[in-house]
Amino acid sequence: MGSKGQVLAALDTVSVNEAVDWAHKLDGAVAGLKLGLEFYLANGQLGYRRIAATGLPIFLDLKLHDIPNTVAGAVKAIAPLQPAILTVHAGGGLAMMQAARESAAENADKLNVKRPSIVAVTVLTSLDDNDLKAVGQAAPVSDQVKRLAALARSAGLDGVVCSPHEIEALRADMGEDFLLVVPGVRPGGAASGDQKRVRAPGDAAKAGADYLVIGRPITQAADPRDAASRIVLEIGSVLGQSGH
Ligand SMILES: O=c1ccn([C@@H]2O[C@H](COP(=O)(O)O)[C@@H](O)[C@H]2O)c(=O)[nH]1
Repeated sequence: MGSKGQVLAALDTVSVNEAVDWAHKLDGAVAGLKLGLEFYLANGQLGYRRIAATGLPIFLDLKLHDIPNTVAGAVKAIAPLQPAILTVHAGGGLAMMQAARESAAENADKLNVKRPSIVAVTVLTSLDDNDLKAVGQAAPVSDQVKRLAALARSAGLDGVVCSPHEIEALRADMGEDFLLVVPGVRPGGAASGDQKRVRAPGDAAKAGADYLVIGRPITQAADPRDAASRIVLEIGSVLGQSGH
């Protein structure tokens, strides 16, 4: 993990065996794996450890969103797992994000392990301007993403989750060191499904994404490793490098 435009494969399944199978197939083809609510709620820390045993870095996308004390406790509970990246919802507010950051640092110190990067989900990639209006947010998505990214930075977080549409604006505002973790990525011809703010992998990488989080276009492909390798090749050719 480190250079820009790296692919994290989202292993969205309740089956440990299926996730382990994908992880082995994708080892060496992607930079890391994403485990989210679906997998974690079904399999918990034991399931997580089965996937982490593959040795690939894990993006634990639990999107924590609660009062500060509860989120701090959740971050503490997760600390022994040592994910590379952990998500909270920026909509939880400044104090909640600060509590997450402080808990991550404190508990990593206690356990003498590396703390996870904490990134805040801004506006889900499945939402557009109309969806925001429907929940009472008048601002366009682009303004709301910028506002929440600035709040996340004030809270001392390492970066945000945003859609590929907001990468250029956030890079310009936040600089090079602020992590941009980007789902809503679709290679040519792939179905958008429930994603509303999407872009091609090469374009998202060129725009300055650190990590591209890609699930179904990889896991639902007839050959997941080949699908991932094609995406990495596309990114490499756009960035002028050989891959992740
Ligand atoms: O705003 C967000 C935040 C997280 N995600 C997660 O990314 C993957 C995308 O999967 P696809 O199959 O490529 O659509 C999925 O695990 C989401 O939970 C997101 O899509 N949008």
